[in-house]
Amino acid sequence: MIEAHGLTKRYGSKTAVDGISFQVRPGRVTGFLGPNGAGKSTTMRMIVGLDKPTAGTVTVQGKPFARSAAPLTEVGALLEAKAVHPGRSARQHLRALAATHGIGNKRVDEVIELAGLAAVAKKRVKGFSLGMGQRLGIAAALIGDPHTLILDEPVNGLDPEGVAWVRGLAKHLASEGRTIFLSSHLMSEVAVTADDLLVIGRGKIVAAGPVSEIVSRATTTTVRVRSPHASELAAALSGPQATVDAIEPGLIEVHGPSAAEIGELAAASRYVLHELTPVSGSLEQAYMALTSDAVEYRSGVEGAPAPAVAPAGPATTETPR
Ligand SMILES: Nc1ncnc2c1ncn2[C@@H]1O[C@H](COP(=O)(O)OP(=O)(O)OP(=O)(O)O)[C@@H](O)[C@H]1O
Repeated sequence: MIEAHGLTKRYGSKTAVDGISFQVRPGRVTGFLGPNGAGKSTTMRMIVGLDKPTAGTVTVQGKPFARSAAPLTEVGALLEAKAVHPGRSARQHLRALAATHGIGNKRVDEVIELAGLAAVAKKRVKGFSLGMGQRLGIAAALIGDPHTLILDEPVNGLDPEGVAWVRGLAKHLASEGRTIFLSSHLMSEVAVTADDLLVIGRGKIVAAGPVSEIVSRATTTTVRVRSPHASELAAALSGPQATVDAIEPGLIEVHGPSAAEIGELAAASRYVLHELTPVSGSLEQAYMALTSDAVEYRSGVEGAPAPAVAPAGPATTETPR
């Protein structure tokens, strides 16, 4: 369990993390999302004691992590700017790290295998691709078999096999009861990996809770209706509670009423339905809606379409228990 209370970090006049309180639960994968500069890395650095909070506290298993006697066996972290001696091989690097914690070479070989580094374990790290460097960083995070894993953009630079590996690894470690906290900008990947989300914007939490709850709260469900009576149905449905888009002859998309309500109305009017499909909002749509006010570095593509999403529901500042 990771717990933060009023966690704050200021760099001069810049408030990177602004009094946030949250819990990251064991046995689950928690995705940490937010626009560039939102404060994700700073928060992660404070969790592992690499940055000192200006105010507030953050604990891992009930105590500030910096005070831990055996850090690598308690928390494994993949953070940017990993200090790896470029002249060393991957195996030498991991052995040196393991030695600082009395961890044997057997575990080093295990994590090399686990991270898919066996073929390059003897190569100097300076020749590593971005993806191999990520795998080495993840291997280092795993070396102490920690109960808490903090991964800052772990799939950055990984090939599809590597992305799938991180996904499987995160889910497996969480199923063993460990706490897995990972940041990513890849919404599609977070959607299939994370159980819970913590969404941050301009240093403040804009949403926290199970992925499905956040997505359904921040997006609307559309219902696709295919019927020979589509235009009659559209006329019957249209009103203050519903908007209807005609997609093609015989196909409409209805926003507002549920699939059940549309089905009831069609039955009452004896309209035949060929399709009645609720289409849920995506995590990407929810993320865009939640963070639209919090994007500091926005690309200026003229005419880029705005995301078709509903306004965000009320933000929560605590993960609901
Ligand atoms: N050492 C530092 N000195 C001054 N400002 C800093 C420092 N570290 C971070 N910041 C600022 O704090 C804010 C939060 O940065 P942080 O790296 O935590 O964001 P992030 O959410 O991890 O972003 P990204 O998705 O781009 O990695 C940014 O405005 C950043 O410029």
